[in-house]
Amino acid sequence: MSTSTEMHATAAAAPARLLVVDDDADLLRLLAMRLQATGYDVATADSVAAARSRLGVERFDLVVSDVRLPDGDGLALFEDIRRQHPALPVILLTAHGTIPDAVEATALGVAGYLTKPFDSQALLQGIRQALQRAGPTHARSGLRADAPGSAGDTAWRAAILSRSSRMQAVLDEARLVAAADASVLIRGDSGTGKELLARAIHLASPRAAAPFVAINCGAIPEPLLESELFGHVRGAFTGATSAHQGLVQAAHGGTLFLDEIGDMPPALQVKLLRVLQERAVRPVGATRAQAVDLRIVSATHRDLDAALAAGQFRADLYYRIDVVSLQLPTLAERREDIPLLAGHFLRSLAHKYGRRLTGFAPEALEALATAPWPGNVRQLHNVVEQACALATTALIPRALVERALRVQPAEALGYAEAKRRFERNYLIQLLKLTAGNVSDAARLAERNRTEFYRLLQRHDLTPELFRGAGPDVEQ
Ligand SMILES: Nc1ncnc2c1ncn2[C@@H]1O[C@H](COP(=O)(O)OP(=O)(O)OP(=O)(O)O)[C@@H](O)[C@H]1O
Repeated sequence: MSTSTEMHATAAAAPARLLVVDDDADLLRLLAMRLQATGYDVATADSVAAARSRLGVERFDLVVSDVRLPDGDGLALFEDIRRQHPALPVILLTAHGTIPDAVEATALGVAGYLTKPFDSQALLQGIRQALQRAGPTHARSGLRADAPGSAGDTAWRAAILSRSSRMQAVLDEARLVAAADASVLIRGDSGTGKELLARAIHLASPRAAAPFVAINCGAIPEPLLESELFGHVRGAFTGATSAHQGLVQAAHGGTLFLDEIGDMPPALQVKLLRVLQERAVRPVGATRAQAVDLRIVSATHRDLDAALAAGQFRADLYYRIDVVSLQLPTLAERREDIPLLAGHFLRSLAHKYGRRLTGFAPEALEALATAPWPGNVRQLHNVVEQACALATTALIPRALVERALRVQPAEALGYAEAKRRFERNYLIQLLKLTAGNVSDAARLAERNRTEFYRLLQRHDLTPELFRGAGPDVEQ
């Protein structure tokens, strides 16, 4: 039996407070006694309703709940907890067969689950581990994990400015999942800070000293994506004059960030799944696979559930990458962050451009605070940048902010059109670089000449046009 001294990291100030929920009165009493004997401070509830009312007014460090309760489902209670206390760990007790396997439970974000009848040592160990993972966030002293003076540090999330409680909840969750090695899927609209959060998770993880490698799956043309991701060996295809290390291998030991995973072509989804299952990667043209050890963080602004239902995204890959999912709120859902972010962008842009800008006029700030922000934080940055560029006074007036707000955020293109534009632009850059020499351009693109000609044809590009001075081709 565990002693109170080894109980958990947060015990120095006061014992951790647990809520135990079960409708079996005898089991509940027994559990409470055992946990109290171990040194925990225990409260009990015999129904979902009783648990909800206690959670509404009291602060707990961990919840242990039966899945089957007389007035509802322990999973529904868990969903409530996830919404209202996202960083509060929950351990579920299930009758045999209620949850088919551990994957489903952990996919939901449950800290642990035990199948009844369970061994009390297993429960104590599960509680200890979940509290350790939660860190001091739930210490009864009330210190947040990253409050000044607490044991937690904020360096990992220093780039993410926010005073919103919704963002704080996401950051609390991010910190917890960072410690585990589970795959994380970050959902959120464009410009909400998904990449920033992915980097923060990497920095808060035990992999922080190893590389963080980011790839935008939607921005690389399909023919290039495979060799970008997995690399190729010399001679893998015509033009592959040297071996090329893939981004998966470059992330070895660290974190691979797959941005816009929803845009990954189906053929590559299968290959990525294989890498995740086998923890090994086979470069294009190679006969043998190389072992890789990495953590996957993915992001999407698309509704992956809809893509799944439409058969555009593989379910097996989806379950692998979405072990824990984090949802970033839009900027409109956290307006309290607008003045903070606008001030920060203003200071850094003023510094960058060597301008003396002291702030926003109150009406300008009001215009910022009430704008709709479809492009989220990225749009806010652009608006502040434009206002800074045009400012003639130290205090930015409302008119300048309104003018910048009238400029539409970047056109929202469909994937196919965005890809077409990228590909065409990429080919033009290559042809400019090589002054229209197709062999050289194909080599740079790591394609053979025939393939490269086919790409040029698809985009109506004639290499001759680039020989000599290099034209201004309309992009
Ligand atoms: N909370 C924040 N504090 C400071 N800067 C932020 C914050 N959130 C986002 N940004 C800045 O806004 C810009 C967009 O952020 P980021 O690229 O992480 O968003 P994203 O959700 O990954 O966008 P996309 O979906 O378009 O890839 C970046 O310049 C980032 O530094």
